[in-house]
Amino acid sequence: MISAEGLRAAPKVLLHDHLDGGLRPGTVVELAGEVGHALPRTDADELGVWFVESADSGSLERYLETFDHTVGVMQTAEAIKRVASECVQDLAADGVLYAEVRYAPEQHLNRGLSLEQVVDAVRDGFEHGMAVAERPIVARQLLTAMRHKARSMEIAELAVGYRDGGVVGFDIAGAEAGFPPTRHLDAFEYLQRENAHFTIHAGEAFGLPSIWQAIQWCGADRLGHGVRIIDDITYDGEQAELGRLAAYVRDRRIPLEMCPSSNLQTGAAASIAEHPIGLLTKLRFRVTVNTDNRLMSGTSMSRELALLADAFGYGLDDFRWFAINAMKSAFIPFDERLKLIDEVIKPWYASH
Ligand SMILES: O=c1[nH]cnc2c1ncn2[C@H]1C[C@H](O)[C@@H](CO)O1
Ligand SMILES: [Zn+2]
Repeated sequence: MISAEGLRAAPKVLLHDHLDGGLRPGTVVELAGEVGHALPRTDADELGVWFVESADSGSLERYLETFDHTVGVMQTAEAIKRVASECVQDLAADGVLYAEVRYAPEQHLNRGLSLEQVVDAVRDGFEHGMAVAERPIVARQLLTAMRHKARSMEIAELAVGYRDGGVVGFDIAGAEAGFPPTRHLDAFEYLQRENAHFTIHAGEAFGLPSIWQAIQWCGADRLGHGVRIIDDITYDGEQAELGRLAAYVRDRRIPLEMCPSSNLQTGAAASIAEHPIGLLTKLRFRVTVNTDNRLMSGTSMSRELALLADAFGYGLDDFRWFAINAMKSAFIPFDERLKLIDEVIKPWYASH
């Protein structure tokens, strides 16, 4: 069994991490004090526990309510920059060499920032974080639009406008039931015409129709979660039979951004051992492992891998496969992906 230290040292690639879901509890306390935001707990350790316990609700809707206290303190350029820099430093310290971090710019306008100022603040924070991090890391932004709101086209345009300024893609997030991806079809069609990349949160709180829409109507490059693809697979312990949608996802190598701990909290899976990632990995779907919200799940990339190692007996060969899967699925240009695979990931795993 690989040690916690060994897991931290292993190069990891993270495609699905929310900026507003990964703050340090101490930073939430300090920023809340500065702006007079009322928190449920004022001690950093207690607040950290509060986030995990409150997010442990079994419902995506209630899980999402905890973000009021992170988004609430990320309303100035300085605060956003600090959070973004700390995010990159924390990921680097955990051995993440490449990260795509997402957030919804439209949620950070309460104190007068423009959408552009929000993206600039995150960019400044990422640049600072990359410069001071204890290990080399490349961090890029994904811009999220909230699926229950109506700003997706504007956010898609923002993502295209910043494609040479640190933004590598687009996403939609928020409550899934009642807000299908096709509600934002114009934004996705626009992105396709612009040769831009996007992922869609789908198949987390809602099942196959959401995944089918995300891929076949909207043209998603990747699936955020996608766990419910398991509903299109029958498995008797030996033989697996894939329905047409599951077969399509596997044949086309559509990356699944799986977030095991987050899924336990929202009720999308009952335990890590029963999480569909086990079967999907065995069936060689393009599985990637992600954190989703490090604060709400009290987790990190190394911890997610440790949980999988415990449940499924995974070791370095599997972690290498996850890292390469994720790096191949990243939204940066092919030559940059290849460089990180050939110069960082493969050499490290070959020598360990
Ligand atoms: O797992 C998730 N599913 C759907 N929406 C989510 C998830 N995690 C975070 N969000 C929402 C809450 C955040 O405020 C927003 C942008 O990061 O995305
Ligand atoms: Zn998410």
